[in-house]
Amino acid sequence: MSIDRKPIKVHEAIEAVLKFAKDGEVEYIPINESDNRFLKAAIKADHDIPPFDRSPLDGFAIRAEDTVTASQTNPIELEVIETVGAGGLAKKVPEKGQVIRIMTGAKMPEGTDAIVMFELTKEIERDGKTFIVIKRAFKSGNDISYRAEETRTGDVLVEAGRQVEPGVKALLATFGYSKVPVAKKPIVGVYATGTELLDVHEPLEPGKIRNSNSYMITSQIEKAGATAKYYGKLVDEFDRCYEAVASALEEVDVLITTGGVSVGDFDYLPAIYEKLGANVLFNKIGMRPGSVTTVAEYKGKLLFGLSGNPSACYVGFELLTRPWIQTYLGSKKPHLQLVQGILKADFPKPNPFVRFIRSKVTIEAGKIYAEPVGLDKSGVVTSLANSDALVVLPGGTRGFKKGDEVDILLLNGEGSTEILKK
Ligand SMILES: Nc1nc2c(c(=O)[nH]1)N[C@H]1C(S)=C(S)[C@@H](COP(=O)(O)OP(=O)(O)OC[C@H]3O[C@@H](n4cnc5c(N)ncnc54)[C@H](O)[C@@H]3O)O[C@H]1N2
Ligand code: MOO
Ligand SMILES: [Mg+2]
Repeated sequence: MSIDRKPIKVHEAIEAVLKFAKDGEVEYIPINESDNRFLKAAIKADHDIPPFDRSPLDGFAIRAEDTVTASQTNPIELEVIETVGAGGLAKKVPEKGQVIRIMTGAKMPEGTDAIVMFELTKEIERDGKTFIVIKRAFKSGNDISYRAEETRTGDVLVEAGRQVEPGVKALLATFGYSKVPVAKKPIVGVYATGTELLDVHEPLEPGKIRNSNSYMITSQIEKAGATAKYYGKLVDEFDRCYEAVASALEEVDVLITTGGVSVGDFDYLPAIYEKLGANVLFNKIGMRPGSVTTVAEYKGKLLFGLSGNPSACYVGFELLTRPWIQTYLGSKKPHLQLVQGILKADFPKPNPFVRFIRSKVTIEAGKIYAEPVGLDKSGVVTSLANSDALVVLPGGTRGFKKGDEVDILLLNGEGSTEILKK
């Protein structure tokens, strides 16, 4: 096996991966299970909102023409003939001088054309009847919330590809989506390779470490919207690893392995791809961490050979696997959001490759700042817990100084349509 690998640019790697993008199928799920899922169809209004003219206040539905002569010096009295609450319908039709007591959200009673809130009236009782006193005139239409003033039948309110969040869910309920059309989640298999790996419950032993990648990656998979299928860890033995990879591939949409992808004696992934007859899209990317990230394709399915080094593994997933998953789900914004901000610390290390520095973002006086966290090595695991962004430092530069303006990829929140062009 050749250890000379030709690095490609980050965006070339992302584009190569997305050549194998798939569009997931639709499934219908109960609305209560739809949080964070991706809509497979637009939400279109099948009725007006509001669906009828209604009162936006607690007060009285009146005939505006009855109040024409009302003033401070000439108060008028109107008889209250019925009370209607939200969900109810008035049974009577007011005649001249009559009003209906009405609550917020109730349908405008027939024969009325204005609302007067309680606070602008005084109630009096006379001869066993209730009247309101009004001291000013009201125009027809006063304080009515009209049918369709918010949304008309046929309006597209949310595009396909959007993720269900509380506001979207409110619309799903408004339009009667008891079942929601969402993208089926792709199944992403995970194998962690490495003879040195211990399970989470095992005590440390000399020369060994606990397997953190598979927990981190399954969590990243779920966060990206897919279903993680964790197959366990593999010792570095070629035959065992080959069989495991070949058989897992049958059951998943995508297979991630962590570790064993570099040029070491026990890094078997390159040989596994070869034996499988998989098409290796690339085996080196001009970036740090994650330069060894390898992606291969076998019968239309992608194998992501992520680095064993935790930070490299994390970054490889976010830049390459996440967009594939989000594209499958129909997201129009599958890439990490890129913003510009100010570097909060010197970063003197020059590097031929573009560097993704684990960082913490803050907003101060309306400006975005990014502060690198922890040791900047690809084997580092601790900095990941405190990062919410990756500062992007282009390759071939002399290093960066505190106060420099830099590109920052955000790890949380809405994504972007744009591929990072580095
Ligand atoms: N001669 C060269 N050596 C290396 C190169 C190179 O270009 N030439 N690249 C280095 C870079 S860069 C990286 S990144 C690593 C990648 O190594 P592998 O992907 O082959 O991963 P492993 O060798 O299996 O492990 C690397 C490192 O990560 C630890 N590890 C592995 N799995 C896990 C896990 N599940 N949880 C936590 N930590 C894990 C492992 O113990 C090693 O320390 O190669 C460099 N070498
Ligand atoms: O692939 Mo390695 O993480 O570049 O450091
Ligand atoms: Mg290795």
